[in-house]
Amino acid sequence: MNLPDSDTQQNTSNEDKEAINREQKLIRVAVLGASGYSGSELVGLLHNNSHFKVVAAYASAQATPQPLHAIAPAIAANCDLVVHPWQESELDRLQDLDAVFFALPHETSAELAAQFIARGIKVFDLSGAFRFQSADAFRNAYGFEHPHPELFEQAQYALMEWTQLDPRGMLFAIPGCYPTAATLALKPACESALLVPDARPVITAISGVSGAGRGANLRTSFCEVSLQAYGVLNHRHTPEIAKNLHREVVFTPVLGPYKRGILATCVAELQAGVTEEQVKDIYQQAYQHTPLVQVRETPVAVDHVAHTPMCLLNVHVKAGTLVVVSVLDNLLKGAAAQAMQAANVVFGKPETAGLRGRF
Ligand SMILES: NC(=O)C1=CN([C@@H]2O[C@H](COP(=O)(O)OP(=O)(O)OC[C@H]3O[C@@H](n4cnc5c(N)ncnc54)[C@H](OP(=O)(O)O)[C@@H]3O)[C@@H](O)[C@H]2O)C=CC1
Ligand SMILES: CC(=O)N[C@@H](CCC(=O)OP(=O)(O)O)C(=O)O
Repeated sequence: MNLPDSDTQQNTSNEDKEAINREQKLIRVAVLGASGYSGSELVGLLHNNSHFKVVAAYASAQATPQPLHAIAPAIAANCDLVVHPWQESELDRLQDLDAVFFALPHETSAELAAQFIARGIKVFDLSGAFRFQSADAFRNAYGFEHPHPELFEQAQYALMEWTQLDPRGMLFAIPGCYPTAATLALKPACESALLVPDARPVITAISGVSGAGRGANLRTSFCEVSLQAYGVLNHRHTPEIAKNLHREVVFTPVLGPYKRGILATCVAELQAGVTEEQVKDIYQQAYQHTPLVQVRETPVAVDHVAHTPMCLLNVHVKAGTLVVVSVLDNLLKGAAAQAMQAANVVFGKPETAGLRGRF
């Protein structure tokens, strides 16, 4: 809507004034990477969140301008917002933003964050650029030198069920999709000392192909995908999961022949004498007040969470072994919905604003 200037404001009706007030209170955001899988989901969530207003959305510099409903009709059938090619000169146009979301390649997020922060704009980054606190750990996981390691100190890791975010912060690192599934599954056991001290949890996680992003390549083309482990013993999410759980893990990702969702099977050795009842009590307590994470008594499946912001857990104990099966949508709780959850909390809005109706 167009805001009337101050001269004409005296003549506006109470209704108009209320509308102007509402508009002025909206949190003004931009999304970079809006033509990608997680970015388009995020614009869809923001568009349906009455506290936020997406003032600009961008694809890469090579893109041609297109409305979001043409890029992602299933998500944004009613969204006329035009996605423009990103140029650095846009930064000058975006002065009055409250926040920016990056759904970008790690390298691009790593480069761009400092420029927004310097302008007083909060950054919510869905990439892996700010999930580690040391340049060595980052290089080992991502294979390149971070251009702005000085920002690590201020980056807050936004695994929402386990982190108290400081809303005064400027940089929020949204966890990876596999690390979210695995950490939510194992954190209650690790935090409560249920596991043997040297337990090394084994996580095998199957992901749909959207986890690899929208760019076409041979590995993810329809006829090439069957069911295949990859990155065995060296996937970049292994150190992120280990950091979250404060212990080494064995993590094996598997690419599956479906579009979206992760099913992670997480196995760990329990301390002698720990009972099934104790374990289940601890999981119920850990997630009794978490609207987007629920512990279920019945089997959980990817179809139960696809297109929702939920993570569902199913806990089993037998003969000293813990098995937790965890499912989530890699593009939602594994990316866009978790970013929405974090932004809601940082701006003092209800945690699930914009996410309701999708679970
Ligand atoms: N897919 C997933 O399940 C998850 C992804 N992530 C992370 O989120 C980020 C985005 O992932 P995803 O949505 O899958 O990626 P996509 O490949 O689907 O989309 C990438 C987006 O970034 C844009 N882009 C690429 N290069 C540049 C550049 N140099 N400058 C500006 N824009 C650029 C693309 O524009 P264009 O369309 O013009 O190329 C596109 O909009 C990645 O860091 C990924 O690791 C995190 C958790 C889960
Ligand atoms: C199926 C598939 O290829 N998945 C991606 C994970 C995507 C993701 O979550 O990326 P970040 O968390 O690092 O941002 C991969 O294994 O590289």
